[in-house]
Amino acid sequence: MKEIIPSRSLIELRSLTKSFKGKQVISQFNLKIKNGQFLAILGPSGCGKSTILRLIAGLEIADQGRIFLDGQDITTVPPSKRNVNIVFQNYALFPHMSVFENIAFGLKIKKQSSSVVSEKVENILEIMQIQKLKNRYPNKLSGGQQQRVAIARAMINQPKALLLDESLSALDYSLKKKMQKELKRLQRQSGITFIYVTHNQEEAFSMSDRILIMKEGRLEQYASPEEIYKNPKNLFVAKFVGEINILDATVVYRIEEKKARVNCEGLYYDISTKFPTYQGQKLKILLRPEDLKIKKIKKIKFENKQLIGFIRERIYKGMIVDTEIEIKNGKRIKVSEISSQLKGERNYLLNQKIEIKWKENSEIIFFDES
Ligand SMILES: Nc1ncnc2c1ncn2[C@@H]1O[C@H](COP(=O)(O)OP(=O)(O)OP(=O)(O)O)[C@@H](O)[C@H]1O
Repeated sequence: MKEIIPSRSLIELRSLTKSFKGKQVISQFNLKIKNGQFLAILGPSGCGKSTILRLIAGLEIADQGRIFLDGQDITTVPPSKRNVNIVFQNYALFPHMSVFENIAFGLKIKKQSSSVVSEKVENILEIMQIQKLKNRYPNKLSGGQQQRVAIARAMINQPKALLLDESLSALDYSLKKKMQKELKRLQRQSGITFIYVTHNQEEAFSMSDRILIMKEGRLEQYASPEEIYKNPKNLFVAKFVGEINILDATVVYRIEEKKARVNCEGLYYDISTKFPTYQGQKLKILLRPEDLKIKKIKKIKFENKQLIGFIRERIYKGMIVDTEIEIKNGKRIKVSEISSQLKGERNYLLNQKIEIKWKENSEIIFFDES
């Protein structure tokens, strides 16, 4: 197994469309996936994530559009000839076969000699750290062990891409965390492109080089985890990844084309935008809880970015302190602060009047589309 440097497109989806019973679930879907990447497909339930995976695997056939693997048009190629493998949520191991036989299955189908089968299976057993389980049957394996066997079985033929459909969702929290790390390691070691479907954003962020956000059969954003978090393309993406406070603002007047004074929840201040603004324009100003701080009120200054509110909840979570503040219009704002950085500022009282401040340029600003 060697390290592959991501470069060319391994998989390309061109204008894919798919309907079930007259309902379009994938619409004009375009995507290029580079070789050797770990890609997560993230989106709410029913948005079409598994359908995309099944289309790539050949388990569903697109109504329109084309699929390319390594430059070859595989749109109508049967699943067994595609050189991609899929691992399902329920692992689907053969119950009457031992771990060794389950993993060896793909090689035996290809009529490989028993010495080659044995060598390759032993190798992958070692990589997956399941050598001791090789003679066990699936009903004598834990969820995590079954998962490893399923992945080993899917990787044995060195597919060009490994497709994982919510493969960790059946595991408990600590095992899931462990397997997330292992999957990442495995992907790096093997150089195989992994496409991982999940509706768990933490999982997507912890493992992937790239994240694809889907909504109702369409691609909303496709970028690095950092880019998606810091520069979400729209309100849907911003709300879907991590917690966020959404403030309403109106442009009071335009200072420059992309600079304006706004009234944001009763607070007047100046913002820079990526788009031209006009007087009276409605905006949404988004702030991540970790970019906010609460302070005792000293002086109310017009030019300061300060919102005034009352502490309604304060929860110590060890490393983080979460505070919920009710502002003038009843809206609740969430602030997450690192406890070790709070020093003398820990002793706020419930219902205490405080101010909320935030870092320069930490706002994400959108048009108000509502
Ligand atoms: N074989 C099928 N026949 C009919 N409808 C289907 C079929 N497969 C998927 N669908 C429908 O297509 C839509 C997309 O399903 P899909 O499984 O791709 O979504 P998903 O994003 O993976 O959802 P989840 O996160 O809940 O697994 C859903 O409305 C689903 O009910």
